[in-house]
Amino acid sequence: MVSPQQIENLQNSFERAVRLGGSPGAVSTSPTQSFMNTLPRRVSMSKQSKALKPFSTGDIKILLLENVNETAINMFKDQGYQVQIYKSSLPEEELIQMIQDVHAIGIRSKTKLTEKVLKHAKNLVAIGCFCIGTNQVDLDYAAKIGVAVFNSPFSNSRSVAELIMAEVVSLARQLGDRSIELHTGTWNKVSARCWEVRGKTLGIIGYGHIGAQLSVLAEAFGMHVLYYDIVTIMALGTAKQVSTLDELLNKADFVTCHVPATPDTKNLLSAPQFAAMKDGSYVLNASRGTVIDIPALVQAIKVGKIAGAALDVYPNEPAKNGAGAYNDELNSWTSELVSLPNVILTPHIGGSTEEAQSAIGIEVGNALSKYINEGTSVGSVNFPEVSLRSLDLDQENTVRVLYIHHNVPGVLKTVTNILSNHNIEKQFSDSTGDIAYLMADISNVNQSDIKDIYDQLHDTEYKISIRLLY
Ligand SMILES: NC(=O)C1=CN([C@@H]2O[C@H](COP(=O)(O)OP(=O)(O)OC[C@H]3O[C@@H](n4cnc5c(N)ncnc54)[C@H](O)[C@@H]3O)[C@@H](O)[C@H]2O)C=CC1
Ligand SMILES: O=C(O)CCC(=O)C(=O)O
Repeated sequence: MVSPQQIENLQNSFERAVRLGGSPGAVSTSPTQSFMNTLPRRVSMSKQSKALKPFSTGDIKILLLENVNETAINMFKDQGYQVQIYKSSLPEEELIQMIQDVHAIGIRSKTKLTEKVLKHAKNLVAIGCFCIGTNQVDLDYAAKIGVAVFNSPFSNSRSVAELIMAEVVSLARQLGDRSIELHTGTWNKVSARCWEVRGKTLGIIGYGHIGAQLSVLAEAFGMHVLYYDIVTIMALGTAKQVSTLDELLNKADFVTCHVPATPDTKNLLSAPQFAAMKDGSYVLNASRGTVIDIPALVQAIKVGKIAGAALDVYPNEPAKNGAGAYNDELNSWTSELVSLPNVILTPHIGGSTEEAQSAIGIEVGNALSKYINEGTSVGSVNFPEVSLRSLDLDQENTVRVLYIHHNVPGVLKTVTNILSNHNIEKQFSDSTGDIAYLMADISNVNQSDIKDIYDQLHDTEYKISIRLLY
């Protein structure tokens, strides 16, 4: 049970911390409402945790594009951040303008955060990809400028797997074509080349979160499952891993792609792979548009080698919803593709369910908040993962130093020297490639010392960026 006195102490501490304005150059802050919501849990612990509160959360600006879910929007607003929301992605020039002064940006799969765009981000500390894929962000460049990138590694996996399962059945029954025909008044009751999926073989390329989930669903339909992956992965159910892509292509009735966009997966399925597939088999892709050579697929369907396809992703995708957006200007082969029979085309909706979007909003929203408020980079896809336990409530005059630097010898010695007038309560440092991240809690810091510490760290040779939380 929380006593009124405990709550009052905590609130006093919170307000005192907020009054400590003027953090030098730092863009750091801490949760307000969300933190207060966790009060009962926190104060019932034997040691009470102290939230880090530099100054007004109103200083933090977050730009959210591509209709990021309201679970994230509400989380950010509850913390007092300034949130700017757009339903679509932005053209590059507009993005460059908008990104200049924000501290965090939230995107989905369409917004390209290239080096050119990121160069204009002067205050950016974090990027949230409210999706699984992160190929739309120049991850290396982001790390180089000290910007941590977060995603949601599996919140929409089930939604993609369910869509693929629906499409497997739909392709086998030519459901798309029958539906279009009836919408235009044509009654076409046929069974020729329509099949049950029971007893057929599903070939999954990429047995990660989505591929493995799909495997379970397919077996529940009575399908046999084969999968090909570049790493050895434990099979679920009675699925079997094959050692070559060709083996999978030779044996599967349905081939579905669930790999990330990498140089190795570009045109993973092209003319030779379609030729290696069984006559009358089907192709599905809900991974990335680069993974399938679509003109080669069109040819394979035209000559009757492939009996149908379901595509959710394309090399170029429209920036926003609207009639006429999917056309030959976007991808030169569009008209040819849309005229083919038994081809199901969806507008990159694999992960677009209420459940997935809401869960992604919470997951990525939390990751961004924790990084902004506490410096915790756990879950980042381009950054060393660093975290320290929370400060205790009774730790007055303690500052958390977040120091991102090039991974070269001697840096820690320099930093430790700078911090050595204070007690280093705890610290943690880790590196990934050239990027290293040091987090340290130092005590006995007077307000007047803070600017000095900041300036000294700022002048160090290998620093990339610094934030001080207090
Ligand atoms: N259509 C949509 O709305 C969605 C699309 N996606 C896409 O699906 C992709 C896969 O998602 P997850 O299953 O969560 O990823 P994951 O990372 O859990 O699994 C990917 C698997 O692919 C394997 N792999 C990588 N390169 C390969 C190669 N050359 N050949 C064979 N296997 C290879 C990996 O070893 C891994 O097991 C994502 O990267 C994303 O691009 C994800 C969610 C929604
Ligand atoms: O929902 C989205 O915008 C993107 C889904 C996706 O492709 C992903 O999660 O990687």
